[in-house]
Amino acid sequence: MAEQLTALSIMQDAPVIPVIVLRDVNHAVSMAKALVAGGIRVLEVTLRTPQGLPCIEAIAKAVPEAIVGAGTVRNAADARAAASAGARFAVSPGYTTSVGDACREAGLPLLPGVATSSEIMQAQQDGFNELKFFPAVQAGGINMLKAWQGPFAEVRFCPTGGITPTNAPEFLALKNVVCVGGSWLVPTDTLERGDWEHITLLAREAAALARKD
Ligand SMILES: O=C(O)C(=O)C[C@H](O)[C@H](O)COP(=O)(O)O
Repeated sequence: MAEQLTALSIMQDAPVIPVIVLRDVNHAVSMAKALVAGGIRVLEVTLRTPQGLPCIEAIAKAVPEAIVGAGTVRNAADARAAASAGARFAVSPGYTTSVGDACREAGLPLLPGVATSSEIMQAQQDGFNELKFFPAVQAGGINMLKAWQGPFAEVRFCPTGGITPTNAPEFLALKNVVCVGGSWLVPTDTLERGDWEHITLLAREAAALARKD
């Protein structure tokens, strides 16, 4: 039986969730295997490209050791399509009750995106306490997360947007940060070259990033 996932267990799996943009279905399986080989098995494949859904489907079938989810889930239809393609979780850039309801109905743990206190309150009202802070660096970064520790002490974040291997440790050291998200693990030119070893190396470095005790 597939393991029971929650938004928190997805966030706790590795220090970094790779945000992946795929334009060629033929890249999907080798890319997923390369990340898994480097110790990163929770993979967020965005629905930004039309190939996103078929790539999720290919990875779900061929790489069972990966936990593949859908990113850029912006409405209920995206959530349903992601679940049908075999996604195990969903990530949204923002939050609406309709996306929250659709993910719940489809059985998909959701990491909803927020960038303001009002959005946190709306997500919490609908039962979500594990949130993506997007776009993290652009919307206030470390200082914003520290400010939220007061009023929203129970909320745990995955900051995404502008995170790099250099600034990731500073985010991961915050008590309300469980993991970070970032696109640097799967660079477009590396994908196009088919340089899977480079992706494994980037994954290994990301998997080794320290989290707080
Ligand atoms: O497509 C989505 O659903 C998003 O929410 C956007 C991504 O999370 C960020 O674009 C990643 O940011 P970078 O690591 O700075 O490239």
